[in-house]
Amino acid sequence: MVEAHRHDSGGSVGIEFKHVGKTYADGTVAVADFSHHVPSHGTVAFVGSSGSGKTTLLRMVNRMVDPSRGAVLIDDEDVRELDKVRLRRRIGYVPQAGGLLPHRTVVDNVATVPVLNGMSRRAARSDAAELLALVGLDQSLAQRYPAQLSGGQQQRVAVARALASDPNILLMDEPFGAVDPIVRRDLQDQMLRIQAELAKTIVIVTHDIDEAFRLADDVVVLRAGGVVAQAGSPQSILASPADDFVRDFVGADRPGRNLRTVDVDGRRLVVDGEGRPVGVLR
Ligand SMILES: Nc1ncnc2c1ncn2[C@@H]1O[C@H](COP(=O)(O)OP(=O)(O)OP(=O)(O)O)[C@@H](O)[C@H]1O
Repeated sequence: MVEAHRHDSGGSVGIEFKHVGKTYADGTVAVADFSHHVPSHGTVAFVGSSGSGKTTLLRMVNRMVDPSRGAVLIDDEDVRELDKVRLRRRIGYVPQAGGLLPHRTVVDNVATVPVLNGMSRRAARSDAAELLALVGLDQSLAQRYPAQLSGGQQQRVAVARALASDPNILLMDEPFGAVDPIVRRDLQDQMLRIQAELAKTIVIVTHDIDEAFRLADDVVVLRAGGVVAQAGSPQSILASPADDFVRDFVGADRPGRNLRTVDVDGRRLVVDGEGRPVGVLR
C-alpha cells in the first residue's frame, strides 16, 4: 500500500508558484512577488529569518492561505479551482508543533484522514501500523495518546499521519524545530530514508540552513517579504553565496564554521571549518 505515485506525464508537473503575493488584512506584506518551480518528486527547502514569509508560502499550496496576487499551480492546475477539503486530504501537512489530536490514540491520529476519505477503520488502522513502522515507531506506542510520547515521537506520528492518505505532496513547517539536536538529526535521517522510498514532492520550511542542506536538493534563501536572496542546489549556494546576506545566513563567515563540500567515497559531504561533517549531499 505505501508506494510512490509516479506522475511523470509531460507539462509542468510539480508545484509552480507564479508571481504570488500575500498582503494580510492589517496591511502586512508577507510576500511581495515570489515565483518558483518545485519539480515532481523534488525536495525544496524555504529557509530564511523569522517573518520572511516561509510559512505563508507553504500554506498557499494547500490553501490555508489564499494569495492576494498570482497563483499556485499543482501539475498545471490552479489550486483555487480545486475543492479545499479534497485538496488538503491529498496533501500531507506536518505543522510546526505536530498538531496531533490529543484525545485520539496514536494509531487513530494516523488513521483519521483515510477514514474521512472513505476507508474502513480496520483497513486504515492496519495501514497506520505500517506507517508507524516506516517512521521508526514501535508498535507498542500505537495505543498511547500524544501527551504520553516524547517530542521526537510526536513528530514521527505527525509525519506518519501526513503520509497516511498517500499524498503526492508533503508540506513540512519546521517539522523538527522543537526537538533536541540529536533527535533532530535522527528524524532527518528517517526523512531521507522515507523520501528515498516514497519519492514525494516535498516543501519544507526551516530556519536551519544545515537542515535545508541535508534534506533538500533545492534551497531557496528568503529575505523579508518573501524576496529570493538565492535559490539553487546546496552545492551552488555553498560554493558561491550570492551576497553578504546569504553568506551570513549560510554561516560561511562564522569562525570555525566555513562550510565547504568534500567528496568521500563517491558521496559529497558538507563539512564545517574543523572538518566535521554537517551533512551529506546527494
Ligand atoms: N494572519 C496574519 N495577519 C497579519 N500578518 C501576518 C499573518 N500571518 C503572518 N503575518 C506576517 O507576515 C509575515 C510573514 O509571516 P510568515 O509566518 O509567513 O513568516 P515565516 O518566515 O514563516 O516566519 P517564522 O519563521 O517566524 O515562522 C510576518 O511579518 C508575519 O508577522
